[in-house]
Amino acid sequence: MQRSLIPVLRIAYFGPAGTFTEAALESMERNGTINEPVTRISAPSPPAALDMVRNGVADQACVPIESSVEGPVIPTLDSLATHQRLQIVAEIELPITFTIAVRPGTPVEAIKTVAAYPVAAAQVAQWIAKNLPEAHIVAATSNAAAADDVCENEADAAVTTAIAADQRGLQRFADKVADVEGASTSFVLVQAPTAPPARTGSDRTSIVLGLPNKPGSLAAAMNEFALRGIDLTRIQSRPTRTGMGTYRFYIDCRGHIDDTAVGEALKALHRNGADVRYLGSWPTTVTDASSPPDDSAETAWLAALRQGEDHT
Ligand SMILES: O=C(O)C(=O)C[C@]1(C(=O)O)C=C[C@@H](O)C=C1
Repeated sequence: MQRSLIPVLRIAYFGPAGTFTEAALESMERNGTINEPVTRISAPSPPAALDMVRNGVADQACVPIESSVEGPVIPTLDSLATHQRLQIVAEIELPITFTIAVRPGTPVEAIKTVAAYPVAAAQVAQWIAKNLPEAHIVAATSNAAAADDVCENEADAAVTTAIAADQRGLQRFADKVADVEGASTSFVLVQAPTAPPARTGSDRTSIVLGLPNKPGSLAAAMNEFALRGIDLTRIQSRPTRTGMGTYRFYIDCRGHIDDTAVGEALKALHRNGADVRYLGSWPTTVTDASSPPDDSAETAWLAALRQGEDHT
């Protein structure tokens, strides 16, 4: 009997099982962003998940990119800016609240150490200071790894996810813990360079810029977006690590590489000698800012002039 071979997408994610990143991946599978059968591969860090794509171990990777409380996820951005180029093809934003989990039966006075991923610890520091003032934080390698640390007796409590606590049979000491109400984190799906998903009219484009070290080069680069009415959604600088005072710039904007304004801005940056690493254009669910201006009327006007037609 011949077995049918169903293609399976291998997607690496920042794990182990039960992280918010896995929940983000699951949401993308459920909402149709990903519409093929998926094999999930756990990776120990966001850069490790991205390297799995570079090494051909995975077809795509799902990694956190920005927290509304803690800002950019630096390991993700640094990996995307260096090594072999990868491209972002989708994004999802999840509300973030944490669960404090313990081994069943642990009384509050026995909680002396709390395992937490540093990004998570920063989001619950006030809660811990108020509710577990005697406890020391011990670093975990992810939110789910913090739960593993409690299972392995390496800490008395974990700052983790509700799913990771349940999966491991831990007791939920407190749920919905967050110092900042309404916190969220956005996660991206990344793969080898590809034609970006089609323009939807509500898109985001991301680049990494290396600029010549001369006065005004950053201002000139920013101006390429400003004069075309393009709304920037991220400007982040990071050292290139090649010498003191040398930086690269992460720029995200509203719009798609197929929007005339965005395409023209990228061309101008390239023409002016910037090192432009394109990180992709993808549909965004965030609707709090404007799309680049629609220039179809001007395009028709110019075409009319070129044809020798009358114009107004
Ligand atoms: O996915 C997870 O659970 C993570 O540990 C990652 C991560 C992040 O790096 O931002 C995701 C969401 C929370 O903001 C805290 C941690």
